[in-house]
Amino acid sequence: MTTPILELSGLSRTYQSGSSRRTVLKDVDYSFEQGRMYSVIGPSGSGKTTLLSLASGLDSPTRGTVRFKGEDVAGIGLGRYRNRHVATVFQSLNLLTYLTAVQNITSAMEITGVKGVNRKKRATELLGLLGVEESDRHRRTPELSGGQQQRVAIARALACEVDILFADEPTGSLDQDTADGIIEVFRKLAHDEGKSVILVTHSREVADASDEVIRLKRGKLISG
Ligand SMILES: Nc1ncnc2c1ncn2[C@@H]1O[C@H](COP(=O)(O)OP(=O)(O)OP(=O)(O)O)[C@@H](O)[C@H]1O
Repeated sequence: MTTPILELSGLSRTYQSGSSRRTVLKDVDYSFEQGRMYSVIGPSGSGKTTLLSLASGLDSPTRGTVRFKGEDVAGIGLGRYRNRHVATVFQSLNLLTYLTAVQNITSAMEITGVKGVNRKKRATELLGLLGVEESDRHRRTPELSGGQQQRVAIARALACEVDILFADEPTGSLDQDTADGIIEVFRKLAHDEGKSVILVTHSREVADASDEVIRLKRGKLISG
């Protein structure tokens, strides 16, 4: 059997606020394979974003482990894991406001260590693929609409040539045509390029387009 690209074992996260403790993710076990697209679904507050934050190395579990290609990400180092192996599109898009759309992408490629490509050309191609107009590509990101910023964040994630792409509600602020196009890009990324694509979504369409659906309820995995 091949080693999963990502393996969650007994993953739990408890938040402490004053004297009260709340466990919002409870003992989650799951293995993600290469070349597949996954949707994490469940009611609001069920722990989807928490799961994504732990799996992408933005946060550390209270208990349990996240293994990337068999290695505990705590051992790899969360910063190194995030920079080298995964790309994330979260609701706070974390675009650099003093850079243009193209520069946001080229600087991320530089940090991730993407080599052997013309970064500016690649950034421009991806923005085109995601429907960001030529005239908008050289504007600083605060001057772009929410939907345009989301596309820039997705283009940046695609440019980084990592093994796993995580996205939290990636089609949330997009019109239907753009959303459909982005789902197709994600599916190709998984099926044609062998990446693992892991999405949190409330969208039925996104879930239906996925290879696997992971369902959470009150912090527990109830199917998957
Ligand atoms: N930093 C934090 N401190 C305390 N509680 C938190 C923190 N982050 C999340 N929570 C709580 O953890 C629970 C799960 O939150 P999470 O954001 O993972 O849910 P979700 O399923 O992604 O919800 P939604 O669909 O509304 O985005 C919620 O009750 C939330 O209030």
